[in-house]
Amino acid sequence: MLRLEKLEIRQGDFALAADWVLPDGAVCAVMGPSGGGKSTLLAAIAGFLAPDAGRVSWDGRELTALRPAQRPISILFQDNNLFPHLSIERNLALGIDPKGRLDADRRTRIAQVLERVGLRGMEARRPAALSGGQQSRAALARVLLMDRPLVLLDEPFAALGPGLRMEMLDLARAVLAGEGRTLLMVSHDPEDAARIASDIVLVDAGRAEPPAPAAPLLADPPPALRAYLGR
Ligand SMILES: Nc1ncnc2c1ncn2[C@@H]1O[C@H](COP(=O)(O)OP(=O)(O)OP(=O)(O)O)[C@@H](O)[C@H]1O
Repeated sequence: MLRLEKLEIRQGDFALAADWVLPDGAVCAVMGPSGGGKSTLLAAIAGFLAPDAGRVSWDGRELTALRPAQRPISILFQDNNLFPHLSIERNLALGIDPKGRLDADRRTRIAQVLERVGLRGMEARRPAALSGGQQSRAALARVLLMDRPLVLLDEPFAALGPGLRMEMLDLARAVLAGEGRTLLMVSHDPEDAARIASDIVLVDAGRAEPPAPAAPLLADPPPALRAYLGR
């Protein structure tokens, strides 16, 4: 369970506060106006940004002072972070081992994960030899291999076009949430949230609101969300 306790983050004259709990296994969309603080919230949870006050914890263990790599968290960004000079197999090995070392057992695990994301047999390719959608699948495969319980998604599929984006969202939910991981996903598109989110965190006016069930919130949005949705 992710707990944000009286969290306060300031950047210049921008300030964001959050005080809530996200239950295990939730698929939670983070929504709100541009500049509202969605990426800032994720950066504080991931440990890229130190909060000015409050605490971040996971299953009762405080994370606030831990470096990003020490947290039980993996992150999927839009630019995938695949190393262009390394094969897909090496890129994925970095999800298992910081030096990307390979042995027979790791090769087998990588092949199995590639199969699950629809990239069977693509171990030897460089990222440039994959389509944009396939690169997203490879990045998703690396997150699977990292095996961390909380996955943060900062619009990883935004550049893909609507059909492919929906396909990737479905795949991400199936392979990540399907294994009991908790997902926190920045989303600009209510369709994305309606498709896969169980909950929504609304980030607006300096506050990240507690997660609320997605379906009723999207059916009858409060004013801040209504403006954001263009209704
Ligand atoms: N390094 C910084 N110094 C000062 N202010 C910053 C810094 N980084 C971001 N901000 C401000 O913090 C606020 C929140 O930015 P953030 O990127 O989290 O918003 P967002 O909701 O993710 O926006 P978008 O939907 O446009 O991506 C913005 O007003 C931004 O200008």
